[in-house]
Amino acid sequence: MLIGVPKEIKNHEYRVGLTPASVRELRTHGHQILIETGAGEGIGMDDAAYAKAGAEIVPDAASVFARAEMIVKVKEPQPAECRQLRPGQILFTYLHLAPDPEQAKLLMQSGVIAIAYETVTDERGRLPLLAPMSEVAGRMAVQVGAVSLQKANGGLGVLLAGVPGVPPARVAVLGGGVVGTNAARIALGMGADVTIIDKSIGRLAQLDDLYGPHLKTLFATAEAIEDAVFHADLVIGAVLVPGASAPKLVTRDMLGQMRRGAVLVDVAIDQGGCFETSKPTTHDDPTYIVDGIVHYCVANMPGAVPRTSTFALAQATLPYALKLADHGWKAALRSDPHLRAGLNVAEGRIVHPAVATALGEVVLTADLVLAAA
Ligand SMILES: NC(=O)C1=CN([C@@H]2O[C@H](COP(=O)(O)OP(=O)(O)OC[C@H]3O[C@@H](n4cnc5c(N)ncnc54)[C@H](O)[C@@H]3O)[C@@H](O)[C@H]2O)C=CC1
Ligand SMILES: CC(=O)C(=O)O
Ligand SMILES: [Mg+2]
Repeated sequence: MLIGVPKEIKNHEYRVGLTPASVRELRTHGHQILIETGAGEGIGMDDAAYAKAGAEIVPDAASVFARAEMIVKVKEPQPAECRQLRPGQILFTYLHLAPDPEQAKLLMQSGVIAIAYETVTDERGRLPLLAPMSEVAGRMAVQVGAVSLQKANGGLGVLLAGVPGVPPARVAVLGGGVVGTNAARIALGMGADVTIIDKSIGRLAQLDDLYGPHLKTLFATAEAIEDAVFHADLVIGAVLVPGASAPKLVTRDMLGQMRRGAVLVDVAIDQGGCFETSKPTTHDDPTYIVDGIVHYCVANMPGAVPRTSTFALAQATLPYALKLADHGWKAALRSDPHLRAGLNVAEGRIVHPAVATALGEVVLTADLVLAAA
């Protein structure tokens, strides 16, 4: 198969869809790879490294989109990219369609077969292609939260760790999945007073086993959330219902009962955000203040640490990219229900049930798509 990788164009997005090592593996399987010139610059991989691995370097994104049978990316296609997609072409990348009807419309119009990293599942119900970036974003959430808490950045002016005689900051983490667990781990490591909240008792029990008495766990009732948020210096939003818009757990009214200068880091912003007052921001201008509360809502947090993130993402996506390239999308999705769960758009329709519900579209099931294909 002819596989193409354009350079990412989202604000401060330096990750790239394939590493030279992935290119080499795909070449070993007999596939051809097109890389847009400079696509790997942000991770310190120049054109020569890709060429050495067996890729053909092409001068622009248009050449990639025009020629490739499968496009492998990192972030959701921007409008200019969507317009270059064509019927039957495979798009393998993050999409986060639930809060993004404009992108959904363009993908449906294009006729592309869009497989979203974030809804591919595994046999234990986890999200193996979201997990590596959730690990990064969860760990980063604490460091960006710590910086946002500094007075000059609009924050309360507290140090997460405190010092002898002065208590540490209180951190509330909403959602105890991959982002939440990684955030809690780093916040605990920095000496903060950490509470994690989830609606799954089983997940809270695992977290209790992992971190023992250092971590406070709370079952997610409205009362527990209010209590934790009102007393927190830093709140990290990390809930997810796969494919769906994030539930709004912190309303604008609740901000009035928080401490002025407290910080909200909404990692769930790529699914619309779990704070009512969240709106997507960029690495250029990551924070804004509502009712005295600092909001950090960057939708591509791992893009800031592209060397770590690209290698972590590429090692997770490679087996699936190989499967799609080796067998074609129809056979690959027929034989693997977990990869099939990644199918979001096909035949001009939304295929994932939770995504369709969020967008108010009528779902066309993956089984129907494959039966007709
Ligand atoms: N902004 C960014 O750059 C990035 C954002 N993300 C996003 O972070 C979010 C979290 O991802 P993961 O941790 O991987 O998901 P996950 O599926 O591992 O964890 C989500 C957790 O939320 C819990 N949950 C769901 N609804 C809840 C509710 N109403 N109350 C309490 N808990 C609830 C679930 O039980 C689960 O434990 C996703 O939206 C993901 O796309 C991930 C990576 C980067
Ligand atoms: C998951 C996601 O949105 C990201 O890594 O940018
Ligand atoms: Mg987005």
